[in-house]
Amino acid sequence: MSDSAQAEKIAEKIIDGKAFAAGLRERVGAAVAKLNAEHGLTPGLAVVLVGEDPASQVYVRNKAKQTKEAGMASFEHRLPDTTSQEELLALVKQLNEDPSVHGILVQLPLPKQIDSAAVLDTIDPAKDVDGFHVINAGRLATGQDALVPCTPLGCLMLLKDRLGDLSGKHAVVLGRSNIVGKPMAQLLLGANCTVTIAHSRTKDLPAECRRADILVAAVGRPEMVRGDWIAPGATVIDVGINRIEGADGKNRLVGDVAFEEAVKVAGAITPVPGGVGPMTIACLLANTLTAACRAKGLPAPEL
Ligand SMILES: Nc1nc2c(c(=O)[nH]1)N[C@@H](CN(C=O)c1ccc(C(=O)N[C@@H](CCC(=O)O)C(=O)O)cc1)CN2
Repeated sequence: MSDSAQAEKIAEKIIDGKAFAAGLRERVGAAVAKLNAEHGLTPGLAVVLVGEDPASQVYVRNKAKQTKEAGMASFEHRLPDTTSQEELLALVKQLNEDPSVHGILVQLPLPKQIDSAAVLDTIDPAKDVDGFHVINAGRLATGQDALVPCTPLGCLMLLKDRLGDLSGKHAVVLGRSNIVGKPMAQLLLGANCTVTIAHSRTKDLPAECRRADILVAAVGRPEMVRGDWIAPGATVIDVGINRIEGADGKNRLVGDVAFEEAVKVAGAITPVPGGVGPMTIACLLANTLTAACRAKGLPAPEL
């Protein structure tokens, strides 16, 4: 096969999350404009950042920018890394009561003096656009209307866009975090997949992964999933965002999957960057729109 034919074959396999996210943000923006024109409602998102973690600062800045671009109101709250749990809880309670705020997001990770679970569970579940509140986790697990965590929701959208109906597919989710692994497994189950959750104590991880039609890697270990862990033709969703030092001494971003090996075997694969990452903020905007509609007793638009 010629080099250009080979390159074309690889390009066809890549799931372009950046492009899909841009389209989703446009659809959210159009729905926001309609909501405003027909009901005089402007969805509002409050984002709380505690401390100065450089990556978190970038994510929060991008969230505010994209929120405004979609025609929503953005409220940013930046607190020092010495903030106490009580101070943070007081702010969350104030935002819970604020009628112009339809969505509240506390950027993670939080400084070590703060109990993250207690903070997340203080957010009004109706404004919990991260979908991390125990009530939303329970609703998702029991198949009720929930606000769904943004990263897994974005993964599901990419999978449905590429594969269509997911019924009967064997999905392996690598990682069991409350933020990605567990909700991802629930969403895939809701889409009628047969789901395995694999983790650090799973026996023979490579063999478990090779059984997957759909493999979602969310372990936070750079390039852990090798090419020979993947069944030929499988769809691979890489949730990892890891900064490592390259051979040239410069930092580069890699996923949890060894992309160059995996792309040769997989039927379709998300790259890092430009795969799952951009979907996280696009889905946050979609969740904020949903929360605002529900607050007014309106149906959330299909996006
Ligand atoms: N409260 C929350 N905290 C965190 C979440 C979350 O969903 N809710 N997720 C991550 C960070 N995150 C959003 O907050 C996020 C991560 C990555 C991206 C993204 O677009 N990544 C790009 C690469 C960006 C880069 O160069 O660093 C990509 O993958 O293409 C967006 C949002 C942890 N905290």
